[in-house]
Formats: sequence, structure tokens, C-alpha cells
Amino acid sequence: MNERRKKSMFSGPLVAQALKASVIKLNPAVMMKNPVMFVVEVGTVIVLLMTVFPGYFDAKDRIGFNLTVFVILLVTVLFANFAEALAEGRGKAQADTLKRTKKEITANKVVGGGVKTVPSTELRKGDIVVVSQGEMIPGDGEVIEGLASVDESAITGESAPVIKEAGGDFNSVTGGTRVISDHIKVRITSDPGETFIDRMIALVEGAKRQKTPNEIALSTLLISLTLIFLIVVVTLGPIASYVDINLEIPVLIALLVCLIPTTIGGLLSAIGIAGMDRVTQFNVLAMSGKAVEAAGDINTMILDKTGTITFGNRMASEIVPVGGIDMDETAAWAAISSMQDETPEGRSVLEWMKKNGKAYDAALGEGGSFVEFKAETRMSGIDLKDGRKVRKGAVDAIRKWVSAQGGTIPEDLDRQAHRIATEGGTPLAVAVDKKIYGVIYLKDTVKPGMRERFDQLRAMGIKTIMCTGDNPLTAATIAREAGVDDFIAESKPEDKIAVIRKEQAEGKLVAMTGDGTNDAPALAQADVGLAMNSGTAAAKEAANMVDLDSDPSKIIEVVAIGKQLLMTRGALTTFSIANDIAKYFAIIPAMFMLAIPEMEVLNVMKLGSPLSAVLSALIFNAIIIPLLIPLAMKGVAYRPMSASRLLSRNLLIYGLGGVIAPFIGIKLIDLLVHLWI
Ligand SMILES: Nc1ncnc2c1ncn2[C@@H]1O[C@H](COP(=O)(O)OP(=O)(O)OP(=O)(O)O)[C@@H](O)[C@H]1O
Ligand SMILES: [K+]
Ligand SMILES: [Mg+2]
Repeated sequence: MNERRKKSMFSGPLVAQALKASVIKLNPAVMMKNPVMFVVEVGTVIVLLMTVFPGYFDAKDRIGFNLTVFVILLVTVLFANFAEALAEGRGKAQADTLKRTKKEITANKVVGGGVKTVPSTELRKGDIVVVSQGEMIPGDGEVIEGLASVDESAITGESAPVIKEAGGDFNSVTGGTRVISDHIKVRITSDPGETFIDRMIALVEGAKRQKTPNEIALSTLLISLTLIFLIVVVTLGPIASYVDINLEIPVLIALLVCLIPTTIGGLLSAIGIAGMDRVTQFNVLAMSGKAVEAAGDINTMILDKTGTITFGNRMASEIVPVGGIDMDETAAWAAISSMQDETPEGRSVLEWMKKNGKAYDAALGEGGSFVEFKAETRMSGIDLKDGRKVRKGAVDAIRKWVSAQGGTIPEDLDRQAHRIATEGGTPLAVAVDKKIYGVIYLKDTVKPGMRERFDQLRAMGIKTIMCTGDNPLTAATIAREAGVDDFIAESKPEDKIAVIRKEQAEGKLVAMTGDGTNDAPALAQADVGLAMNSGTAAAKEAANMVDLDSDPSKIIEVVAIGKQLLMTRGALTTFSIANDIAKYFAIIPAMFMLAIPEMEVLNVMKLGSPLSAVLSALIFNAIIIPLLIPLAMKGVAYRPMSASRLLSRNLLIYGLGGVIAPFIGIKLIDLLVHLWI
């Protein structure tokens, strides 16, 4: 699928498909959704009638001209349809591939004591299925038993298998992905038609594409402009004839089409679809165009430290005893506290032991009950069967835990923790009941290039806040190193939602990423919530975007894509309206010169003849649409800068460019047209 995703929008089959679709879209019922182009279509039909039945319209001496106007108008409409069809093309192709994936699946449903083979479409929420090596997972669900490696490339395009297992944050599986080793039992969590693949198909196909609030506002403006010009042009005829000037209908229609915002009207939906498509190519699924646009308007971005700003593979790199305790004893307790801790942090402690040739009595831990790491407690460990409780965790959490039992805190604990934290490391204290043995030094590294990216975000006027469960000192060090604007340390998952609400109360739009079930409320609250595909079903459900590559730092690029979408629309609107204004100078003098040849002084552009002026303006009006398709699809060139600088830059380039381009374009076309007629 990744291959397909990367495929150019302008490849042969997609272009052929789009050409066909642009004719089908001529259907007036479809055209009506785009009022600007619909007006052009109506004009096209009128000129066609005048060409075919010239007798009725007293237009016998203008058949050639009228036929030409008809052809140019028809091509104008086709160009606009082509832009939209081309933008839709890649999504449609992707949807077809996904649909094929869907059809083939059968499910082994657990019924009573046995297993029954049923088509996946018969599965309902709550059903249990067994999936073995080589089989496809028949629906979205949660692993309730077993562990398997799963090939999710059908969805993510990423060929490396991922491990899915019961319990924890990696239990969610997606229908249409394939188990490549072992077997698992899965509880189905979605009904047919509501699965992740169904949603994906609907998204890439644009089936449920709704206009975003921004698009609606712009459409309203375009319709108003169209109406105003329609009224002007319709009343122009009678007024002119009152003073004995006879304006011809095809010329009036040409005037109207030149004046109404056909360029942006023709490209508007293509810009929106292409923006969504850019996000999809980036392997992020946006649930709506609104989400992508919200990303472009973000003021505040909330980022996790571990795994987003840093690599996140926090590894034990040192074990430091405190209170005069022996090194080996401290290390042994650190290891025992990690015996069943499957987090990267926990596993790294055991690896450290091996690497440093340290031994511990594993038998001590046997039969004990495992205390899983929780972001709320910020501790993990084991309750031994002899009654002793072994813990490791954030220094302040362990401190509190030990103090609550009446224990004392070794005086060098803080000094050691402080040293580790100022180096940007995470200190984990190790304790058994009320005695603290030492500190584990977890090392993590800030990803390269983070500072530049945060500088860019700042240039765009976006504030970044790093949220971490880590202590304030580590947080401060990493925050400084990475260059984020602000940080919140010792934060629990629910603190994120508080930060979001606070920012939103100040009228800001907030973006965040998350993957856990406890991130779900915050993901829902954020204006842009990007969930990781590796995360839980609840997180993916709550978010309005899902990153199929599960890379939380991608939120930064998503914002850039959103901004680019808004900018592209703004730039092309400016260009389009500036263009139309410039066309006055070609077409209005021509129109009056047709009626009163003495008005030659009006011919400021020195165009060949009134008729060639009208045709040239109309041809320019048509071909500017396909000329701008690449820009509409790829988005305007984009450099991070503040909104006000962007605005003035765009006005200069696209406003001024929009005024100048028609003068040059129409003049050149007129030179050719005048040779021909
Ligand atoms: N496996 C573990 N066992 C015990 N304590 C841990 C473990 N993993 C992390 N901790 C402690 O709990 C704290 C909070 O961890 P958590 O994963 O919630 O946040 P974080 O990873 O520091 O920050 P972020 O929100 O950026 O991921 C850590 O700073 C660390 O002190
Ligand atoms: K126009
Ligand atoms: Mg974490």
C-alpha cells in the first residue's frame, strides 16, 4: 500500500480515470454542488443553443464565434471537474485495494465449546474469534488470550511485524491484518460497517467528505460574488439597449464567466481533497477535513517527553547505592523489582545486570505477586511471598511510599537523584519496605533535530508544552535541551486534559498525541488529537487522527500540512479574485467597442479586435485552472513564519501575481487568436 500511496497524482491511469470522471461530473445534479461552475455550465448550454439554433436568436452571422465560445466554456467546466476528479483519484484507487483486502476474510468464531467458520461480515461486537498463523484477523478487536506477531502492512504500509498480546496497551488488533506467527484469541469490538478498514475506505474515498466550516465560509463568499456579477451582467443588457447599445448574449456570458471567481471555484474542492490526501500519504488518517484544518490553526501543542521528544528507550546505565549500602545488594534489589516488569525500563535493568556480570537470587521473586507500572503510582515492583514489598519508581513517589511506612530517607538520595536529573536522566529509586537502597540511572536521548523543529513551531506562533511524568529537574534539563517553550513535570494522564482545557479557555486551539486508554479523554478534548495506531482502541476512537506509523512527533508535520492547506486555499483565492479584476480591462472595453467602434480609446491592452479580446480573456480564464492544478494539489511552497508575515507575503505574490498574469496571458493569447480569426 505504501507503494501505492507514493504513486504520483499525475500518473497515466489516474489521469485517464480523471478525464472520464470530468465528463460524468457534467451532470447538472452534481454540478449544482459547485454554484460558481454551475453558472458556467448554464452559460455553456445557452451558447450551445444559440449555435445550434441561430435562427431563433438572430445569431446567424456569429455561428463561428458562438461555437468557439461554447467550446471554451465547456472546456472551462471540464477543467474544473478534472481538478476535482484528479484529487479524488488516488483515494479511490486506495479504497479499491482496501475493499479487496476486506472481501477475502473468513473468521473462526468460538461457539459453545468449538469453533465455527463464518464470514467476517457476520461478526458482531463481543464475538470471540481464534486467529492462527497465516490467517487474517477478521475484525477489529482486543487480544484476550495469547501473543502473536502481526503483519499490519495492509493498513500501515510498514512491513515489519508488530507484537500483539493480551493485557496492556498492545492488545488492539485491526481487521484485515495478518497473524504471521503463533495464535491469539480476539474479542471483536466493532460491528460490520464500523470497522477501522471501513472508516479508512470511507475516508480515502471521500464518501463522507463534508465541507469544513472554512470551506463553507469561502463558498458563501464565492456564491455572493457570483450573484452580484450575475445581477450586474443581467441588468447590463437592458440598460445598454436603452441607450441603443446592443450587447450580444454570448459576449455577456463570456463577461460573466470572466468576472465570477471560476479559478478558485474550480479548484476549491480539489484543494481540500488534496490536503486530506497529503495527510494520508503521510500515513496519518484524518477522520475529517475539519481536523486537518484545525491542525493548520493550532496555537498550542502538547507533547510527551518520553518517546516523542526523546527516543524513549530509557536504558539503565548506572546503579548508584545510597545510605552506605553495598553496590551488589542494591543492584540485586533493582533486578528483583524488575523481574516481571516488561516495560523497556524494567527490561533494561536486567540487561544491565547481565552486561555488568551481576547476580541476584531469582528464586526470591518466585511466587510473588507482580505490581505493574502505572503512570498514576509511578512505581512498579513485586510483593514477595515472604511478605516483603520491593519497589522501584520515581524518586518522589518512592520517598512518599517509604515515609508512609515510617522509614527514613538516606541523606545522599537527593544528591544522587539531583545529579542524574541535571544530566537529563531519569532517576528511579529502589526500595524494599521502608528502606531505600539506591537509584537506577535511566538514560534517554533527545531526538536529533528537535530544537530546529521547535524553533520552526515558534516561528509559526505555536507554543509547545512538554508533559512528562518525570521529575521537574529531568524535565527542565530535557526541555532546555530540546528547546520547548514550557513543561509540566510529574504530570499524571489527567493533568493533560487540565492543560488542554486551560489553553482552550484562553481561546487557543490545542493539538496533542497519545496512545493509552487514559489519554482518550484528553485526545477527545483536544482540537487535534493524534492517536498512535499501536495504541488502544479507546485512544483511536477518541482521537480525530490516527498515525499508522505510531510516531508521536509526526504531529509537528501534521500541523505543517494543515497550515499549508489553509495557505494554499488563501493564496489561490487571492490569485483568483485578483485575476478576475484584471480581466475587466480586456473584456469590458472590447464589449463596448463591439457596440460602438469609436470607443477604440478604451483598448488599453491594444488587443487585436473586440472579438479576439473576448475569446482571449475567456481562453485565459479556462487554462488558468489546469495550470494551477499542480499548485492546488501539492500546496504552495511553505516556510514557517508568523501569520501576519505570511499574509503580506501572500498578498504580494498571489495578489500582485494575480493582477499581472492576465495582462501578459491575455495579450499573448490575443496575438495567437488574432492570427487565427
Ligand atoms: N517501569 C517502571 N517502573 C517504575 N517506575 C517507572 C517505570 N517507568 C517509568 N517510571 C517512573 O514513572 C515516571 C512516570 O512515567 P511515565 O511513563 O508516566 O511518564 P514519562 O515516561 O516520564 O513521561 P512521558 O509522559 O513523557 O512519557 C517516570 O518518570 C519514572 O520516574
Ligand atoms: K473567472
Ligand atoms: Mg511514558
